[in-house]
Amino acid sequence: MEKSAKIYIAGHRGMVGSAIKRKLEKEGFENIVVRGSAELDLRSQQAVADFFEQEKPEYVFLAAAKVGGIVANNTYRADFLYENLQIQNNVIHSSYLNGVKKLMFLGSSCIYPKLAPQPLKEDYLLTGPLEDTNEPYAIAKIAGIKMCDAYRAQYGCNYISVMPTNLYGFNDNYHPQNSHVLPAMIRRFHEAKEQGLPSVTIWGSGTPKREFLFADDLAEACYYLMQNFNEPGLVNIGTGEDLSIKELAELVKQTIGFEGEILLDASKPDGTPRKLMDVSKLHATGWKHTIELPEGIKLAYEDFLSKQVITER
Ligand SMILES: NC(=O)C1=CN([C@@H]2O[C@H](COP(=O)(O)OP(=O)(O)OC[C@H]3O[C@@H](n4cnc5c(N)ncnc54)[C@H](OP(=O)(O)O)[C@@H]3O)[C@@H](O)[C@H]2O)C=CC1
Ligand SMILES: C[C@H]1O[C@H](OP(=O)(O)OP(=O)(O)OC[C@H]2O[C@@H](n3cnc4c(=O)[nH]c(N)nc43)[C@H](O)[C@@H]2O)[C@@H](O)[C@@H](O)C1=O
Repeated sequence: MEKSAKIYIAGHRGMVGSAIKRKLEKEGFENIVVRGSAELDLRSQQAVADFFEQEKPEYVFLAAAKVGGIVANNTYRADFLYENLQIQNNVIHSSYLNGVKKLMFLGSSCIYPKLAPQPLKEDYLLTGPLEDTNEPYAIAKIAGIKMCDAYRAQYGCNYISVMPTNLYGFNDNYHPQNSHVLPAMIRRFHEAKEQGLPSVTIWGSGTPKREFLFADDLAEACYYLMQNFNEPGLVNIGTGEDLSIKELAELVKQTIGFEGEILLDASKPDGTPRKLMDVSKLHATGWKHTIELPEGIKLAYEDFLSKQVITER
């Protein structure tokens, strides 16, 4: 990407999109095009077609999606499937019609079969049944990967797909029900400390294992792969290390300085037991993460504390 290239970041107000924008600005890119969902609803085929026709971006980071944690995915099943298909279909097809040179599609580690061997290699895609709580979202994400590959095969488009592991960082969603586990814990432990509560309740059994990557590390990886990766299929983005949800809760509790007990709410779903990314393909391209989990949680908590209003999406 030349420094003067016109780059569209779809979803620039979100956690990932805003991190990609920060990275591109730091690298000196000046011709970045953005639109919030209030100005450009990516579910609208016509609005997206008009936008691409008018702006003619050269590069696209597709980081707009309907996103949420395990309960949001499981509750708004129709919305997660329909809206994500709409957004990605519209952006990918309009990119093709308007000669976009390269597009990056962001998927998720939930595309892999629920009980796939660990760590998850890229070629485990479509080898078994999906985790039920996020099947609609995963189906949309798998369709996005296949769209990129089909447009490459039929039309020669250089569209690439990256699969980030669970993310956290600046500008995360702190909605009490709809967020992912890390922001949910940051908020809950913080509020319990402020209110002097005796305990904090976390969801599920505490035994599932998850891997976490700081969103600014993800943005570094996306930037790196946008320059260096030009293949069909997918590439995992993660750290290659995981921990149990109970261990995560202990880490967040310690970072925040909460001194009460941790209780479990077994009525909430556990989701997939484990989804550790195999990052050997990513490492072979020459990229590795730099922000370890304890440091990242501190940074995310500082960001949470700095906000006047808690972000809820
Ligand atoms: N967070 C995570 O743990 C993970 C995220 N990912 C992927 O990374 C990408 C970004 O996620 P993340 O940043 O966390 O999500 P956020 O919820 O923080 O941001 C999503 C963004 O998408 C935009 N958006 C949603 N619907 C529309 C719409 N109809 N029209 C236009 N824009 C829309 C929102 O725009 P606006 O703010 O203007 O409303 C928002 O900026 C997604 O593809 C997600 O699947 C992958 C793995 C893990
Ligand atoms: C990124 C990924 O995110 C989603 O999958 P998930 O990994 O299961 O995401 P999660 O962060 O919501 O939960 C992780 C684990 O943590 C436990 N847990 C404890 N306490 C809270 C809690 O308070 N909130 C939440 N959300 N989870 C909690 C929870 O029970 C689960 O065992 C996908 O739907 C899909 O969107 C996707 O791709």
